[in-house]
Amino acid sequence: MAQESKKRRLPPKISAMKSKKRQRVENGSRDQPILTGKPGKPARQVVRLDDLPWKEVEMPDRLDDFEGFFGLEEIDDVDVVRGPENGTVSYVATGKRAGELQRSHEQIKTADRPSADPEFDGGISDSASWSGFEDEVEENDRTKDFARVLDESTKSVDKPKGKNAHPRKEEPINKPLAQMSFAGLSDEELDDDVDTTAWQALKLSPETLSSLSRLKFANPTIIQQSAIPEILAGHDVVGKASTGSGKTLAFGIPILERYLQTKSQMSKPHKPEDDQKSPLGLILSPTRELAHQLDAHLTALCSSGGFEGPSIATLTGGLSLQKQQRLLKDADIVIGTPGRLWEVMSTGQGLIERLKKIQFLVVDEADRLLSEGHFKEVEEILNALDREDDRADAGDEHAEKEPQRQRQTLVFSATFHKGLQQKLAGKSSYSASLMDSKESMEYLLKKLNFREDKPKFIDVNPVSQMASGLKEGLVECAGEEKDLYLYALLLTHIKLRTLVFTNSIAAVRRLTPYLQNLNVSALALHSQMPQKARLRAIERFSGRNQPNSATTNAKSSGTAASVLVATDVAARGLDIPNVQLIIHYHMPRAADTYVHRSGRTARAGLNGSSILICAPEEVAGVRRLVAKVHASSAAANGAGKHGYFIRTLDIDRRLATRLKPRATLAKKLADAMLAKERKSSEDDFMRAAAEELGVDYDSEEFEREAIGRRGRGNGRKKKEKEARELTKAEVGALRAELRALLAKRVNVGVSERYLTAGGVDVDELMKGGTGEFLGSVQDIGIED
Ligand SMILES: Nc1ncnc2c1ncn2[C@@H]1O[C@H](COP(=O)(O)OP(=O)(O)OP(=O)(O)O)[C@@H](O)[C@H]1O
Repeated sequence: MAQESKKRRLPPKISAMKSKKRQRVENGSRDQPILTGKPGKPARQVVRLDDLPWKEVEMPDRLDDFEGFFGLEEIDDVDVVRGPENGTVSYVATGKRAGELQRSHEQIKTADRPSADPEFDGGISDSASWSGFEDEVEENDRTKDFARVLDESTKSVDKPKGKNAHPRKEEPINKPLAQMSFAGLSDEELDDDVDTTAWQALKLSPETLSSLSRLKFANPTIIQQSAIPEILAGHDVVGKASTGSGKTLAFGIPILERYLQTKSQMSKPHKPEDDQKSPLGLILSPTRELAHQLDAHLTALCSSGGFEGPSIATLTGGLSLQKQQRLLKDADIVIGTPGRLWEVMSTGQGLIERLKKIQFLVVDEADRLLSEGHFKEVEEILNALDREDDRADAGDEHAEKEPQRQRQTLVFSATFHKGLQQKLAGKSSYSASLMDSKESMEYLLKKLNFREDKPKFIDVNPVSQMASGLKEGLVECAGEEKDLYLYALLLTHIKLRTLVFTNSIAAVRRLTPYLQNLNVSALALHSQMPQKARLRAIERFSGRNQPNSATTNAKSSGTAASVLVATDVAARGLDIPNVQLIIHYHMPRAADTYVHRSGRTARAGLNGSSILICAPEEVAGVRRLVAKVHASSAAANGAGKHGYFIRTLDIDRRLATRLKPRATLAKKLADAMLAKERKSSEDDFMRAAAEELGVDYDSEEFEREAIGRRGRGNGRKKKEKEARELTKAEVGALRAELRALLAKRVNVGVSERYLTAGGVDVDELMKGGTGEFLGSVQDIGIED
């Protein structure tokens, strides 16, 4: 075998993964015997694999996913020798290699080891072979990794509100973030003011300082520290900072400052009848929820300092247009989603003219706002704001020329892709061809019409978009078992406030009743819900305005829902207090979606976890996506060309197997309910259509025909029909069966550490005492 190259698998960051066992093996074989070769044959020496100068083997750039496989290394002049009795192996250097090793060995010996080497007995005493051993390292590491993720995410559980914050030591600036956030506003904690000396350098007014003090924001965050002075100095600003880092106040405080300044300069107080007043600022938001949250955050800032703050009007779809128009009359700050804002602007009432005089245009979550869906309306709005007076355009000499535009443009997000970033920073020019294509983002950026040629570009964390308190991992399971693993994950994290992201409204509609059937207090959020229900869902999930009964089905829990199942409508900007876990039930479609979804936890200096549930065929793509998100920070941390590697977390498969019967029943019941609902709305629609046509509608006949027609989706239709046709008695029986299962203790058979980390009281569980045992939150979702 001599002269042949040996190859070994290189697990990621192998040095960091060494278990005690491996170190023992290595230490035990530190001083390896030297075999004198037979006369005329080269010397041979038993060696430790890690002592050898392995050479890395070139790998193709793209390799399909092999868990933990990052590369190959090879070595020459080493023999593998199998022991004669127990089959253990040892590695023996031969030829040139043995000579080299002998020389270095002798050097070491003379330097620090006076004792003689033991005689070689033909085998290594420890039976751990390389390959078997490596598996063990991998397993141990995975389990540890999962436990660590769980530990981190549960650290803040069960602590009194406001004190569950664990800012990391290395970031003192985040300490106050953790102590107080807008989350605390609903509390009665506003009575103790805090020292705001740390804000002094920003030269804010006493009113703003008093407000910050009452909000207990003792220190500005880094983005606030950097952006506020630039905005106060009148610059256009493009601000990038990770999720949950306080970007709202980075633009909110300067707007408040300008408002206070203008107010104090006004010789006469504003008269209510002066309804032609122009708003000071316009803030564009991509989602309705974020718009309402911006309103809440700014209102809190402007109303906590004991002064009369600006009035804020929020224009979003789904709520009364008339009411919003009324509020507009007196508004100092207008917040809006593009659709509703444009609807109001374009219906006259002089809003366009008033908005032309704004001093601040804020584009929050700019990349989203300027790219997806909203394109047309945002363009209309920007066009309208910059349009010269029509009569002036028509050459009317008497028409009043527009005063020179004074507004500052402020653009914020946690994610800007590189090209956009450079363009926003004024470092690269807008290409003419792209400018011609009206669909391009560049076109819209130009439309933002910055006041300055080069807006101030502030990137407070150029190497990472992710919050630093975030831990990430993935759980791999068969595609059809995602529901089961979702339940298992939620159950083992029962005390964590968890946001589950899906890619479709249909999945939200299906998963919510499924989880409720399993006694998990789950709420839904998607864009087809009525707006009031959307806002209510967020409030209830946030623990605000807790109703007497928690969810429609959760009759007796009386606690806030711990799980929100949502589409990406919840991915951007939402600042829900103490969300500790994000679960990606469906893979995010783009890297920035992953950043924003995951950014709903680990906000304001806290810790949190983000877990992707992946089918095996999704793993490779997900790894690439996550590695892309971490690319620059991985490079900065010297992770080398392999970059960031998201670890697979091992969830105990025995637990999943034991939960399967109840999960299957819960799914069946949820499917039956949805199928019946769908049927009744389809029936209503068909009946109305048949009535209009003056024909009879027989749903049974219609269905037989549909199933009779061959084609895709027939299996699904058949299943749906079966689900729909479950009788009331059958549903009742299934419910009873499920209830019986939920009342039973699950024979966990998993490690105590695992469950403890997941927040389940294992002692109670084992004793069968008074505490809750797995899955037995009374009555939720189960009806007789
Ligand atoms: N100076 C401060 N001190 C303490 N807490 C703060 C401070 N500024 C903001 N916060 C808190 O930090 C939390 C996150 O702020 P914000 O919602 O503005 O983050 P963001 O950067 O806009 O996040 P995203 O990118 O997800 O939209 C809020 O709950 C807010 O209460």
